[in-house]
Parts: sequence; structure tokens; C-alpha cells
Amino acid sequence: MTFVRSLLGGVGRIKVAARHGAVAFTEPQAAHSLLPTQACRRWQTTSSVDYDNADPVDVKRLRMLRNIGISAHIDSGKTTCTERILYYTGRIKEIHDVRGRDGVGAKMDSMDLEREKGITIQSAATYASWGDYNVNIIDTPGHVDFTIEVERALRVLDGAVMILCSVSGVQSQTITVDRQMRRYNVPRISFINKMDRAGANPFRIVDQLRNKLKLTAAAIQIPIGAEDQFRGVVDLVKWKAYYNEGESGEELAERDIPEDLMPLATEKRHELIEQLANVDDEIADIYLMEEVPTAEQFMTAIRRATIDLKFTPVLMGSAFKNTAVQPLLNAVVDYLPDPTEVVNTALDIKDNEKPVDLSPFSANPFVGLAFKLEEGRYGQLTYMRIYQGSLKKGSFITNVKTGKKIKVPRLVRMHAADMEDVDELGAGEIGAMFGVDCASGDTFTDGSLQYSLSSMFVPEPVISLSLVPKGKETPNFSKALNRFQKEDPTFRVHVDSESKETIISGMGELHLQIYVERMKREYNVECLTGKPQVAFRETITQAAKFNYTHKKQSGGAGQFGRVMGYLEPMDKDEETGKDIAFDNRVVGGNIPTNYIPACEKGFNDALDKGPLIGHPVNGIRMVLEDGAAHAVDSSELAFRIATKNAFHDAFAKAKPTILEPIMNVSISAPIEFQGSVIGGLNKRKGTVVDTDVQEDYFNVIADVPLNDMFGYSTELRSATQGKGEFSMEYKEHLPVQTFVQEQLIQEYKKKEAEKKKA
Ligand SMILES: Nc1nc2c(ncn2[C@@H]2O[C@H](COP(=O)(O)OP(=O)(O)OP(=O)(O)O)[C@@H](O)[C@H]2O)c(=O)[nH]1
Repeated sequence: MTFVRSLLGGVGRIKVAARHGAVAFTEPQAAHSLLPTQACRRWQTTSSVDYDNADPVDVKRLRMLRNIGISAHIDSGKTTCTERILYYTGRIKEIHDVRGRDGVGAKMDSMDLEREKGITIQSAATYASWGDYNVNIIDTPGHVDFTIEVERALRVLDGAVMILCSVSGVQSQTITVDRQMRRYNVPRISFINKMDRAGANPFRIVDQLRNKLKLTAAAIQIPIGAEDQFRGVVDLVKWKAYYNEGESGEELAERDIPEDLMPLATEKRHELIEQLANVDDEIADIYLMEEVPTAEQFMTAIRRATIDLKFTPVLMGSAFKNTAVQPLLNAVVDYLPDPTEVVNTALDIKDNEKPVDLSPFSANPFVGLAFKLEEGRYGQLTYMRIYQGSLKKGSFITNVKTGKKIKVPRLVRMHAADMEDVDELGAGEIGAMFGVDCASGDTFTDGSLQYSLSSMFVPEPVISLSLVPKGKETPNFSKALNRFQKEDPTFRVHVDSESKETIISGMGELHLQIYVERMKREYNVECLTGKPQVAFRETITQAAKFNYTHKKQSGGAGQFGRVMGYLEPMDKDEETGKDIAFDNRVVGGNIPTNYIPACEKGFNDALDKGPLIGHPVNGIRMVLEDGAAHAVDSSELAFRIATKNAFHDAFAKAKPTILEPIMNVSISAPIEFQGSVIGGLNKRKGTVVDTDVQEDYFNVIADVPLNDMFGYSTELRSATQGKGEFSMEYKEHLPVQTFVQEQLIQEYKKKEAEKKKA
């Protein structure tokens, strides 16, 4: 039997030098890592797969395999749910709850910090057997600061379970997860958890899936009993009632539908048929004839529509109360695709990067994607999804990007923090190799193919902190930073060229705090941190010309370089994710070609520290059209300086502006505090996008500049007597208001002047 499991990783930066506790890094391999992946896979129902020419044993193995992710808003119960799945599938012998209530903690939250804080930080992966099926599960973190973990998981998975809370429903992070699932074309089933909670209302959540996420969704179950009387579910497809029995709900009893539930079951089955008829022709015909589909017709239609990304079946249960988790597992195998139902496309580098469909069988030449790197106790672990062919211990594979051939020294499958050695992993599977040096996102083949699988979407960091190790200098400081960067592409490190301070940046305060804490716990390096700073950016809003001559003739060899051209705003390129370009259009040799790279260097020098407030410059194209050189005095340095200064001149004329990260903030609190919460948001320059009221609680979603969110948790706590909750996620960078721009510039000038004095 073959299994799979695991998670993924980041495009690392490579360390170049470490001195005085500061670390310098080369640029990340960003262009490759930013390719959007929409184009790289699509879904198919089984008809176009060439099963006839494949090994029947391999086909059977693949048909019995599911690679799934579990994603949701924070605290919806993903970890609890995964724990129950592991228990019912026999992977673990006992149930332990999150937050270490019983001193053990859930199996999937294996880092100490995770257990203490009761949140999932690194996605843990595991596999389980359900009947004749092998299911590989990735438990992804819910907090927005760890979005990259979710992105990585979705890239290599074939299907997902989206968990929602039966009371809170669609929350801000659910919207993020929805966006990610769409980006990576992941078919999903939805699971409404916490059905035991007071106020649980699954049908209101189904409405939210339709209205807020615009999904064609329908419940395929109804609950038996409500809140603390919740005891099981009626399956509208199989037309049977299911109850969990036994101490931990390990027995699933099938009975007839109770009489009193018949009217609701009939109504909801009708709704299911109606929704399916909208997306599936076969059900549409049955619906028009006013008939009821058979269980088999229902199941094939739900499977077809789910895999085609047209429909999400909605299930419900209570992981914590051990109710209706087994039907969820049944739905995973019944409705989510196996690896042969996914068409993954690679680019053939030998053939002008022509897209080629990969064939998911083990007999084909090997193609795999290294999607996560993890530095563990026993060395570097590289997680790999095998797209075609098989990966064998001791075999040689080639890194397509570097051309380096390596031997697979050791191959394992992961079970949270534990591992199990294996000799071979077949097509469609996920596993990990030891001791292989590569970057996350690298494609490996057997050497006969030069295929490249496009890589993962990496969001921009929004917040940064300066970091100084306390006490004596230690190489562990740079070692830790280097490792974190290799693991997590949203965690960046750079050294401020003037202050020589090490600056870390990432997706939120919690994200950075966790790394500072891990430095202390795992590397014994305590650090002092500066105040969190918003990751502003600088850009221009109109084109402006430059014509700049750099000239110096004070004794010795002179310096001469003249550059002419213009700057213009540049939108992000959809294909490459790049929004910065240097375009050389000099003809006739007015600037000799050997000086052009120096000009480009000058342009890059100018981007690091914007002229307005010293933040990075984005969204700009520099077009070099003409210039002049001197036979004796021109040099690379002269052209580099000329271009940097020309950039500054033109930047000032191009209506420059500061961009700030805008956060999508979701707040919920008791209804009596609605006025003060909305008032608080207004004061923080928030724009309310949506509000809704459920029972005695209200939810509000607003866009607020990150710069105005500092201290918000304290404010919310005091405004709601500690009863309000909020979460936020990065939405976009937008121009700051004019007066804010003025303020920021003045502050920056003052700081610079103070630095000079000192
Ligand atoms: N009432 C109730 N509580 C639940 C249920 N499932 C989980 N919980 C509780 O909800 C809290 C969060 O559960 P987790 O399983 O950690 O949620 P998560 O989604 O993995 O959380 P993150 O990893 O932090 O995003 C814990 O206190 C659980 O005990 C449920 O079915 N009913």
C-alpha cells in the first residue's frame, strides 16, 4: 500500500555574508516564485484519461488516493477535526484536544508554541486509511499571518475541506481561503462544524456560502437534534439517518429517517436537486421530469459538479462532540478527485516553454515539485509532490533549474512530527527527502525531461521590525534567520544599508513574534526588537523625463556619464508578477553597450530606498533612450551614479506617492457595542464594507490602513468589555491621503537630519 502526506515550503533567499550579528542576503528568486498557477492545472472528469495503456494496479492505487487540505477561519476546528479523522481511521489511539488541556495536545500541532497558543502555525501533514482508500491530509493554519502555509498546501493538493463555524459562518479568513481555493482551482466540500454550539444554524451558513462567496452550494445533510442535543445527521443522498455511538463516537449507526424530520429532509432534498440542476444536465433532466434522483445518480452528479468546480456539497457535524466526522470522510472519498482527475501542466524548457500535460502514472519518467523545505533535527527535509513517475530511494534525480543531479539518500512519509522510511513513492503522492539542497518551488525530473512546474503565489510582506541579538554575538542569529527564510518565503530579512540594522518583515505582528520566539527557543538567541513598522512603498503616478549628466573632474581620472529617457508607472505583469522594469532602447552606441548593465545597477540602487521616506520603490519602468559617453572619463561607476541620480530627478517630477497596506478587518461583538465599534473604525480611517447581525451579535467588515491598526486589540477590548474579537488580512496597497503623505515625509526628514547630526 502506498500513502502520502505533507506540506510545502518557501522560496528561500541565499545568505551571502554575516557580520556583527547582521545578515545580508541576495535577492530572492522572486520571478520564478511569483508565477500565478491558474494556468498550470485544470480538472477533468475521468473520460479523457488514458487508463487503457496504464498499469491496472497503478490505476487502482491512484483511484484510491486522495490528497486533501483542510482550511478555514481561525479557531473553526480544523485541528480538532483532523484529530478525530486520525482517531477514526486508526492512525492514533487516543483523542487529545488542542491547547494541551490534557497536557498532550493534538497530534497535528507538534510545535510547543502551537500547543501553548492553541493555534496551528506550521501545517502538519499526515495520512490515513479509510476503508480501501488512502487519504493524505494537510492541516493548514487559520491565522492570516500564516497565509503562505495555506497557499503552499493548496498548490499541491487535489481537493479541500473548507470548515466553517455553525454560528459565525463565513468570516474574514473564510473569504481569504475561498480566494486561494479559486486561485489554485481546488474543488472543495464544505463542513459546518460546531453544530453543538448554542445558536447553530447550518442553513443560514449555506445562504452565506451562496451570497457572500457566490458558490453554488447545498446541504447534503440535515442535523438530527440541535445544539447540545445534536446527535447525528440525515444523509439526503442515501436517504438514511446516521448516529454516532460508543464512548468516542466510533460507531456509526445507520437508521431510517425519524418521522418528525421527514418534512425538513424532503424540503432540503428538493433544494439540493434544484441547486444541482443549475450546474448538471443529468440532474436538470430529472428535475424537469419532477422525479427524485437515485442515490447513485446523486453521487455521480455531486462528484462531477464538485470536481468541475461548479458546486460545493455542504456537510455538518461537531468534531469536538465526535459527531458526523465519519460521513465527512465518506464525502472526501466520494466527492473529491483522485490524482488522475487532475491535469497538471508543466512547461517544457527544451521546447520553448511549451505547456505539456503530465500523465499521472508511475510508469512515466519522474517529475516532482519540491514545495516545502524544513530544517529538522536530522537535517534538511524537502517535501515533494510527485506529479508523474515514481521517486525511489537511491535513485538519481535532476534539479531542472540548476541542472544538478542528486541521489535520493532517504525517503520518508510524515505523520505530524513523526516519520516513516519508505523505498518508493508513486505518482500522485506526497513525501519528503532528506539531505537534498534546493529551493522551494524547484522542479525535479529523472534527467530525461526538462520540465518546470510553475510555482506558488507569494504575498508581499506588510510589516517589519528591527532585530538586535541581546548579549554576545553568536552565529546562531544568522543561522536561524537563514533557516526561517528558506522555509517561509513571506518572511524576509535585509540589512538597512545605512543603519546596518537587521530588519525582518512578514505578514503581521504575530508572524514576526513567532519567529522572534522561535529564535529564543530553538536557537537560544534572545533579541531586542524595534517598534513594528508598516511596510510602505513608494511609486509614481505619471511619466517624467530625465536628462542627467554626471561629471566630476577634480584631479586624477574624471567621471563622465549622461543618460536620457523617462520613468513611467508600471502595473504588475500578470504572468511574471513583476512591476519593475529597466528597458534599454539606446541605439547607435551613444552609451556604449558595456555601460548598460551599470545603468541598470544604478536603477536597482535607487529602488531599495525611495526618495520620499526611504521605503522600497514599486510599480515603475525606467526607459533609457539616449545618452553620451566620454572616451577617457566614462566608467561603469559614472553611469551607475548618473542613472541613480537621473532616477531621483525624474521621480520627483512624476507625482510620487506613498502606498500603504490596507487591511480587510473583520470584527464581531455583542450588538450593544455596535455604535462604539463602528465609531472606533471611523476614527481609524476605516471604510465599512459589510455588516450583519446574528442573534445578539454583529459582524462588521471594514478596510482599514494597517498604519491605523496599531493598538486596536486593546481598544476593542475596552470598547466591548473584552467580548469583541477581530482578525485582519492584507488586501492591497493604496496611496495614503495627502496630509498623511506630508506627515510621513516630514517625520522621515526629521529622522534623517537627527541621524546626520549623530
Ligand atoms: N463547541 C465546539 N467547539 C469546538 C468544536 N471543534 C473545535 N472546537 C473548539 O474550538 C477551538 C478551536 O479549535 P481548533 O481545532 O484549534 O481550531 P483550528 O481551526 O485548528 O484553529 P487554528 O489552527 O488556530 O486556526 C478549540 O477550543 C476547540 O476545542 C466543535 O465541534 N464544537
